[in-house]
Amino acid sequence: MSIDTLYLPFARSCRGRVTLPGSKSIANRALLLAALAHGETRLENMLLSEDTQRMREALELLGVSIQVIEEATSVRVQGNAGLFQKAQPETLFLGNAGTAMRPLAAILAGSTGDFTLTGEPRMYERPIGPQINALRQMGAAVEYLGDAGFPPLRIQGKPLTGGYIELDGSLSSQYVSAILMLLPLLTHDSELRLTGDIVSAPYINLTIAMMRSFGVEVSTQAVGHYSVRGGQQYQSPGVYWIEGDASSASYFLAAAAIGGGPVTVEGVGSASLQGDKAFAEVLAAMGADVTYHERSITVQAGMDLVGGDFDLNAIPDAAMTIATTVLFANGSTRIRNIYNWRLKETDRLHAMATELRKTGATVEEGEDFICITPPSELKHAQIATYDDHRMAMCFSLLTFAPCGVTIEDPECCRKTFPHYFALFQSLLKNAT
Ligand SMILES: O=C(O)C1=C[C@@H](OP(=O)(O)O)[C@@H](O)[C@H](O)C1
Ligand SMILES: C=C(OP(=O)(O)O)C(=O)O
Repeated sequence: MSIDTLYLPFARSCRGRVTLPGSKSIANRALLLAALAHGETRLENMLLSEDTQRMREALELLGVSIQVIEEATSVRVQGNAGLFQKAQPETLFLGNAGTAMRPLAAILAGSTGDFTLTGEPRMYERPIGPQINALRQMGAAVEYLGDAGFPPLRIQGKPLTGGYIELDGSLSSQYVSAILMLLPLLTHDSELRLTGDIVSAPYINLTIAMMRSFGVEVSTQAVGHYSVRGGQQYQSPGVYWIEGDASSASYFLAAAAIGGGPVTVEGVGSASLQGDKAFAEVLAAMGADVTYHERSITVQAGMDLVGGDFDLNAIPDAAMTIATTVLFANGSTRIRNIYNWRLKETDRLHAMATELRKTGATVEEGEDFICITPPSELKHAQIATYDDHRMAMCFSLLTFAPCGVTIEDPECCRKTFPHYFALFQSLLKNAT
């Protein structure tokens, strides 16, 4: 079997401006909320990638009209004015898109119809049990078609009333976002209490902020305790602008910190709803020169980068970029509180440790942390990417190593950023 690879030769420096593609997290929430809303919504700066394609196709099968307009940068969604009703059984293929599987599992449990939710093999290894337990507390009929606690799922959707629900929020915030998006559409008021240590918390705030933009209120009573009034309706905001993707921004900002910059990413800034905008603060703590504008961020090299001890639970996706950035920093770095890296596109803690070692780095892989000490000279490495877009994108920073880097299966970045490598390379100045 031949493996497609991309060789990135040594790059001396990088500089420029990047207009970011739309945020995957916001795009998939916006598609779903627009589909549930009253009225037509025009979503601007739409991300066209594998994960949003999975959500779009699923919504279309559910009867929603989604029209791509203006050279594919905007879509027009005709709202369904509430939960879905399907007379025929439907099978929805959701690939490996957590932002499609988790929210749709909740919304369809309260819709009317017989739904089967399938995906790629890796999706069947990503737990969803805590969310299904929460739905079952409301009387939802969800059956595991494979291993208990994992997709594929058969959902016999029916009207649910809501009420008091407990949900274990220690593995994924996506379960919380999914349940929150369902609750206002139920007949009764609900109270949602999270148990366990809450992970990836900014994504929950993102969900609540977006629900508000679509006319629905969630009250946060205390950390992990929400009240939601039943009988609410999502309303189209008319036009909704999808911010640039803050996780995608991390590769360009890190490249600036390592390769000199300045690099400006446009589409995400201090006003962003996305937790991953805090990635640049970590770069600043490492010595980079960071300027936040309302809708853009600029980074250039400041002092020599230094490693540190970082709890990056709040920014699990951008945190992977720190793991490769620190190969260019002085001293060791510990990234803590990242157990759920193991539950994503691949076991990212193990994959990251394995591939970092190929560069000559000394790496300790803990159950929920990784400790990285760069070598005195980085070696050329051929990086396996495990069908994980972020493995491919964050190892592209090794282009600043003396012998460059080879990335296997670079096209796996189509999950969230199909044109990543062309854009990344356009900022680089090579040695020759
Ligand atoms: O809600 C979201 O849009 C996301 C939440 C995070 O997942 P977890 O909550 O599982 O950490 C993140 O890793 C994922 O890429 C997108
Ligand atoms: C974890 C990720 O994706 P998903 O939405 O499938 O969880 C990711 O994009 O890094």
